[in-house]
Amino acid sequence: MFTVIKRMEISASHKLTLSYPSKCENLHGHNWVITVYCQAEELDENGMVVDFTHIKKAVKERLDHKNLNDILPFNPTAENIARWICGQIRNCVKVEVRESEGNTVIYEKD
Ligand SMILES: Nc1nc2c(c(=O)[nH]1)N=C([C@H](O)[C@H](O)COP(=O)(O)OP(=O)(O)OP(=O)(O)O)CN2
Ligand SMILES: [Zn+2]
Repeated sequence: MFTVIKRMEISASHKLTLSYPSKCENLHGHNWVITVYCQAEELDENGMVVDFTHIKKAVKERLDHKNLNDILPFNPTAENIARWICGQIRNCVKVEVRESEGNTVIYEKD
């Protein structure tokens, strides 16, 4: 089994729509750290599980320096972002989304 791990740092803003009062309903920013894990038993014709550059294009180039509410069609919690990223990338099995030093979410595909 091969595992590819790609770590990216992204600056982006968001605001959350919640069912209770929260400061997170106001637009604010994070320096997100996103780590993508991809696995495969066999390599593709290029000798890869997935190209690091393709992961960067699918994640960093779409999200960096953006307001996530403008580009994602869901409430941009760390959980929803992690699950969405996993769905964008071939062979992705796990995504970690770190909003801040103390706040991290892990999504793992079933
Ligand atoms: N389960 C989740 N809880 C929260 C999320 C989330 O995505 N998933 N997001 C937020 C907000 O984005 C907020 O920015 C972070 O909240 P909070 O920890 O209260 O604020 P700080 O980052 O400033 O952390 P401090 O511990 O106060 O320094 C909220 N919850
Ligand atoms: Zn936030």
